[in-house]
Amino acid sequence: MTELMSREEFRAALYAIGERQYHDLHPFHQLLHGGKLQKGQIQAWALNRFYYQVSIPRKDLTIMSRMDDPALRRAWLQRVLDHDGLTQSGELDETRVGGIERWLRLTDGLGLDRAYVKSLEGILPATRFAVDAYVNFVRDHSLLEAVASSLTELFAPSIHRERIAGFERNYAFANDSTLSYFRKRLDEAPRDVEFGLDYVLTHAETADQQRRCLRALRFKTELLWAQLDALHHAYVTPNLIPPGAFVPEDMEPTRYSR
Ligand SMILES: O=C(O)c1cc(C(=O)O)c2c(n1)C(=O)C(=O)c1cc(C(=O)O)[nH]c1-2
Repeated sequence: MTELMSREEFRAALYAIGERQYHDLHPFHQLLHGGKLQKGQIQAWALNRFYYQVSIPRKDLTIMSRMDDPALRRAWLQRVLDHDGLTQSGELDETRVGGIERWLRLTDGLGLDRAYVKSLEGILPATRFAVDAYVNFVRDHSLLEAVASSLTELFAPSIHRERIAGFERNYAFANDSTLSYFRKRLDEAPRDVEFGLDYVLTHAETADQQRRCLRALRFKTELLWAQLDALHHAYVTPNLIPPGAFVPEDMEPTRYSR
């Protein structure tokens, strides 16, 4: 049996998971940020990642459906609004445009057809399974574990900064429109995660609860990692694109035979 950790020890244990296995370490991200990918490979990343984007509000609403406290629900609701936005377009107020629309501006800028992106037809099998696993996890585990699973956002601002700088330096498609998603998240994520971290540090009152929170955070890093493994396998090496998945214009479909 592990001992109950102090608040500070528990916080350090949560951070250690990100240090060891957050997806900023994944080779696919290093290629992406380092300017080493072709446009078609970046299209594949953005198209797959769109499924994560549209699923985050579903995940947060699933979490909210398990909250009894109106004050807690009110605080959590902001996350849904950040992604869904308060208006569909920027005509009224650009600051009210949500993350999903901002992500579509990125896929627009990469030359992808919006209807195709939104159809989710071209995503990799592993993307679908990994993202769905996140929504299912928060449904099937305790509220405390569900909140803990969101704490990868502790590490997200630094990867967003790295991405903004890497895109600006390396790719012609980088501009205010295609980068707006990441710039906005730099303001939103620290607020969310401060709340989530305080919640977890305060409500994990037993050694078992602390252990479950650490497991939840580890699970989340794994589902992020699995998405990049799948992208790397399909679009970098060995470049085996699963049947039915998006085929960039600059690549040949992989031929499978029985
Ligand atoms: O680009 C990234 O690497 C990255 C990672 C993560 C994350 O760690 O889950 C999120 C985001 N971005 C993000 O933009 C975002 O809105 C977000 C919400 C959540 C969550 O778990 O609720 N994670 C993330």
